[in-house]
Amino acid sequence: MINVNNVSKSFNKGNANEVKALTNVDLAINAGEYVVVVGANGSGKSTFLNLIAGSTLPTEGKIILQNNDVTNLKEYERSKWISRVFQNPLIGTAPDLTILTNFRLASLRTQSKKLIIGTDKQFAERVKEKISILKMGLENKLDQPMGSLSGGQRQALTLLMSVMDEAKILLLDEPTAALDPRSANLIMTTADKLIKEYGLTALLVTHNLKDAHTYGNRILQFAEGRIIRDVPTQEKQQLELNDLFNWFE
Ligand SMILES: Nc1ncnc2c1ncn2[C@@H]1O[C@H](COP(=O)(O)OP(=O)(O)OP(=O)(O)O)[C@@H](O)[C@H]1O
Repeated sequence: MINVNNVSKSFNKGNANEVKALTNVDLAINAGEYVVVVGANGSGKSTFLNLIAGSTLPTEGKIILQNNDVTNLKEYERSKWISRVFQNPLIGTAPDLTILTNFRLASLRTQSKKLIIGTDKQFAERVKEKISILKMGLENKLDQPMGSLSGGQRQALTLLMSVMDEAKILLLDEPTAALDPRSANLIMTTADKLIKEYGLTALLVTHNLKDAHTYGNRILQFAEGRIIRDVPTQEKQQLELNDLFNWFE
């Protein structure tokens, strides 16, 4: 599903301030895997996600998505494979537009034919039905501006919009970092549910080791631009939360 073939990434290559953000990262992620990525600040986690998304290009190596070599494709050219949720709930939605209009825009952006086809009324009904999964009562507020919602509510809707399109890969880059514990928990459980329901392949970057322990079926630890641990499903299930804390000592 995702192949990262011997990828390295340097910033400011050849200059005195060159940074080797990733060195020889080689990894295969199977369809349906939910991979959690942990590591200290600056260890290369976001760069790794950016390389998969195409927001930054590798200095060396190849990125293959569903057997397509996308190494030199730009971010928007990869959007049919990839959806992304960022740390900041304000990214990804337009605050002055209503919830419904935001969903309409998202469906146009991703060209999900399933959503575009049908009248406005049918579209609204579909969005309502989807939003009710969140159990936040937002299905009755479709005409409310996105900006009037809390960060947690906005992030939940962003997550939902991003999984409703055709993309099969979901990248979650610290999606709960800006949220209070209750909203964070809601986002994590919602993401988990949606990943299973839509059969997505997902990558979650997090500093929350409790979440890293609870969610996903594989865990990677990055250090200084390299993968230093790759723990598969069965081993991950046997990990204690304390084991994860010990990785950082
Ligand atoms: N655009 C850039 N220009 C120069 N250096 C960069 C750039 N982006 C990242 N880096 C450097 O690459 C290294 C890896 O950064 P990255 O953001 O991938 O780490 P991270 O593990 O996501 O960190 P954090 O947990 O703090 O978000 C760091 O040394 C960082 O300073």
